Amino acid sequence: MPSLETIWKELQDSYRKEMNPVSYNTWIEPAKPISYYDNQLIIEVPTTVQKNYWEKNLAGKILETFFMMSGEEILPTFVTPDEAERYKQEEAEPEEETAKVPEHKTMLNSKYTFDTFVIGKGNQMAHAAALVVAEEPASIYNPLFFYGGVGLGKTHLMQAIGHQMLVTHPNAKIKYVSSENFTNDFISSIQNNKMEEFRNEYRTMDLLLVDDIQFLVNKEGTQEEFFNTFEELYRNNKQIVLTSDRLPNEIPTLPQRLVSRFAWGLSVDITPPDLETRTAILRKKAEAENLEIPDDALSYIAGQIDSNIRELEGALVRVQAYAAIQSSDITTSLAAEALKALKIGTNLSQLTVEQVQEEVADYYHLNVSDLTGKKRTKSIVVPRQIAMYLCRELTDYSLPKIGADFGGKDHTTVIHAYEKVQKLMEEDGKAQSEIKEIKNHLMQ
Ligand SMILES: Nc1ncnc2c1ncn2[C@@H]1O[C@H](COP(=O)(O)OP(=O)(O)OP(=O)(O)O)[C@@H](O)[C@H]1O
Repeated sequence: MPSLETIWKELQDSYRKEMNPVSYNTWIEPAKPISYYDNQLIIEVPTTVQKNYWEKNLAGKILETFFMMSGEEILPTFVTPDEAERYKQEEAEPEEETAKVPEHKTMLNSKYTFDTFVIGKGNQMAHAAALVVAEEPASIYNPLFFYGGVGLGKTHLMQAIGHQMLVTHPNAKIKYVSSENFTNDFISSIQNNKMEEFRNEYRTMDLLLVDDIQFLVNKEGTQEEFFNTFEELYRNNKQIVLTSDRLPNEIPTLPQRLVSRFAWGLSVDITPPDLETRTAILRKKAEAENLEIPDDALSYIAGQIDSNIRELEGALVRVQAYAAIQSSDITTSLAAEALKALKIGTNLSQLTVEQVQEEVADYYHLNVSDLTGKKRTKSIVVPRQIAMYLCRELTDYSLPKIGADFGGKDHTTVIHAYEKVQKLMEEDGKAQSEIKEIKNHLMQ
């Protein structure tokens, strides 16, 4: 694998090409990778504003660049200088076996606690269930399953259970993992002959939090391993919490026996917050960052984005950055000004994978099921790759989500398709103009 320095330089170079010098110097230049361990890359940035910006806008590219240059999938974590101290100290300390899992090993994000979670109509039931589980793990709702749309607080709430449990049971073994990382851990344990360590780790948890279970693919028997992990934990009266964007029986890639296991517990949905809750969420974020924002400006921002809270936070970061650049206070009119540019993009970010698939299928006289299916004939493969390419270009969905919506394909397939189409466009003028035409249709 190339050195971290080489990969980071490549990443900087590619951002430098894409951004104007002011943006580059504001956001990219100050970021420094400070440690890389266990596929977790820690990147130090000077302030919370930069941290939020990287998390929201730039993390995906790090993932891709790393993957392309090293074949490794990483988890980038952005930290401010204060938070970085902790990682540096932990690195400096000699490794020793202790009963208590150090907090970052649990992979819990320190921000995702019950204290920072705002309760509203769309999440109150989920919140109540989470509290019960945190107080009395493995007694009533096991597994606890949260489902709902993107960016509505499922991860936050599941991690809040972890934090709370550490308060009441300080020695509890807790692990948060995305289903993708579970898969990666499992595969690398096979490759490195470390199955026993893998099982010792996962099957001895008191609380296992598995995020985005819809992406649990069956690579090298991962689903079998997950099933056995689940059985073992459940049998030993350990708590399991899961999340997904939909109900278990609606996840096409999930085997029936897992679906029926999940039905043993409680499934609760989280629905989009109303305006009042969105405003309260923004207020809480502003307070946490010591930002002075009048109520009318907060409810103006909350009024602009009505479903995804991650986007709502992004809007606040944008307003904050805009005010800093203008050296002015945050007011409603400044917020409107700052979000104007964002609005141009909303049409694009509102495009769905299905819309792109329909447009591409229509253009090449195919059915959407051809694009999401497995047929390998050229007349289908190329349009399928073009559709994946356009989803990556025109929507805000993550690579795993795009892959999943193409009949449960892996995110590496999407990266591969993206690269193929880029090359095709360079080499084939006809293909290039076809793709442009489809793009124009979609953007109208
Ligand atoms: N009720 C809430 N109160 C405060 N912050 C919230 C709330 N709901 C969501 N957030 C914030 O919104 C952001 C997105 O939430 P989170 O990552 O938990 O969503 P998710 O449902 O897991 O999304 P995905 O489907 O993409 O995994 C996080 O920063 C989280 O802290």
